[in-house]
Amino acid sequence: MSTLLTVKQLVSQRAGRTLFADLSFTLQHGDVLHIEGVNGAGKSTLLRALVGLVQLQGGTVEYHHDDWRTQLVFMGHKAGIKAELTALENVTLQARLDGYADVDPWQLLATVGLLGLEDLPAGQLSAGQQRRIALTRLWYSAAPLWVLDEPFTALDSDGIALLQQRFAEHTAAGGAIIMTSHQSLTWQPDQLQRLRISGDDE
Ligand SMILES: Nc1ncnc2c1ncn2[C@@H]1O[C@H](COP(=O)(O)OP(=O)(O)OP(=O)(O)O)[C@@H](O)[C@H]1O
Repeated sequence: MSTLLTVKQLVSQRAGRTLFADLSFTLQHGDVLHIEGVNGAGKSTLLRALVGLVQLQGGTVEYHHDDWRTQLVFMGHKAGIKAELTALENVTLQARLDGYADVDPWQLLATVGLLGLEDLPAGQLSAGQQRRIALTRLWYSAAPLWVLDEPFTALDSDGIALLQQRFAEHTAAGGAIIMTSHQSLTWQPDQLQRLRISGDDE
């Protein structure tokens, strides 16, 4: 499998505290990189730096693709959906904004178990149901790299199993995942890397 991403000697300092230093890894197609660490360790900071949303104090992030922004899906720890739009409208809009106007939103809602709730404003759905709306991206995107901040947040055990099943399909097809999660995976990826951020004061 070929290399997607090479990260060398990243350094992050916030308010005089070193979150991480000399942080390096290489990501191949098919890899799952599970980033661990206590609250405030710097996991979200690292993910946001990898996708170009945060500038770090040192190091390099090299994507082995000229048009790398089109090659990834980034999902932050918030669901990021529009509360006033219905579930159906959210899924439709999200797919269009991502450049997948032809996907069937009904099929996506069925996949994530939201049929019957399609006409409710998303703001009236539970946190886990809102998360399921956001996660539909992972069923239509063709991007090989998924960068996911706490993707299991608010999901019940069925939702976690469904998502891990999707992860398995993605990596089996050569996709890669960088994710944070406070919970252990119940699925054992073939190519699992673990990275623990411990900071300078642990
Ligand atoms: N925009 C910012 N400006 C200054 N400090 C920040 C900013 N964002 C985060 N920090 C600080 O950086 C540290 C790391 O935050 P980060 O969100 O990366 O942690 P995390 O490991 O993802 O934590 P959690 O497990 O709670 O989600 C925290 O101490 C936080 O206060």
